[in-house]
Amino acid sequence: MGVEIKVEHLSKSFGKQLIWGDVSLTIPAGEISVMLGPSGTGKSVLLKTIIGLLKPDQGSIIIEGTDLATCSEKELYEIRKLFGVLFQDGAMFGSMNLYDNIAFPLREHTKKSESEIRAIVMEKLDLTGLLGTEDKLPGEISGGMRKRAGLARALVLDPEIVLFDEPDSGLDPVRTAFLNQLIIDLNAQIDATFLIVTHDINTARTVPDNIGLLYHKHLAMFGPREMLLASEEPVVRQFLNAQRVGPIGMSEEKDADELAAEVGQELPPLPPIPMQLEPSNGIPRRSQREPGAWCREHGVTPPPGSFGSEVATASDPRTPAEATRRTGGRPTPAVV
Ligand SMILES: Nc1ncnc2c1ncn2[C@@H]1O[C@H](COP(=O)(O)OP(=O)(O)OP(=O)(O)O)[C@@H](O)[C@H]1O
Repeated sequence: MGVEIKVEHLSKSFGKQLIWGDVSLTIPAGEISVMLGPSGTGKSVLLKTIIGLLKPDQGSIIIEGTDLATCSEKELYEIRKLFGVLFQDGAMFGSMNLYDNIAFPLREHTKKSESEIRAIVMEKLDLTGLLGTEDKLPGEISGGMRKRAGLARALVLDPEIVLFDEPDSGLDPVRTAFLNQLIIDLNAQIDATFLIVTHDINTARTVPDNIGLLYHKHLAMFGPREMLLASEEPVVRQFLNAQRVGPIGMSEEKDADELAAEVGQELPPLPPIPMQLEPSNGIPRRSQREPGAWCREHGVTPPPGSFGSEVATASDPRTPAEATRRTGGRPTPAVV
């Protein structure tokens, strides 16, 4: 089912350096959320705080009624069992083959027999498309396969929450596309809450149900994907569309002179909102919403061409069967 993560008024400093302050957001159960932000805005610090590896200075993180900011070590240990984490480099033990790497959490944290462990490891290898590679060492496989192996290991304890720290770092666009599809398929299958930190704008635009943006020591916005992709808020608009015009400069914030030079400069139009990736078996995820639903419900006109390329219209030459297949078996949405 996945569980909700409720973050309220969270602040974190290292010494005198405030990383972010007064961060509040609710990461919905079972949904996919992405956290974005310029380098150094504290995305990894937020992930580590959410899993209880770092203590916040103020605020609370409530998971299943427990506040990770104030709970005992014993409670924290129990809550951590809900998490699976995919670290940036896969964090594999270099001297162990993939099988032993993936079996590691089961051997450490459970009393399962080797035959039970084998069944689970093989199932996760299958889920992540790695069957047949179990004897390989991490150094013998590609970066993309190492990420998938890290993911298989993150899944062996059947987590309710999966955290992904830059899953696409170091991957080429094709491997990133495959990994993104795997993330969608896994979410459909295991229904856990996914939180992904990424720099990849294409991933942020097409994968999640929700997007958050950390900027200048605070959470600039968090909400449904369509809300942020249709937003005219300068920081959100600039970051999600990878534009140079806007408040974000080379070293985070632009100074007054740089901003003054942009006055009167016309902003490029917002690009169309793309379709969200769908499970490859065509069966919608539980948290998946119809394209354009948020915009319609909130009276927001999305940028021209949004959702258009995948949507059948009266003049669309595709057959109804093909249109239905492309929209995952749901009724074909209207163009908004
Ligand atoms: N344990 C620590 N002690 C002191 N400072 C830290 C610690 N961990 C992180 N920081 C500082 O916190 C800030 C945010 O770091 P963080 O790695 O979370 O940023 P990020 O947004 O994930 O960056 P990137 O996108 O480049 O990975 C940085 O200035 C970093 O130096």
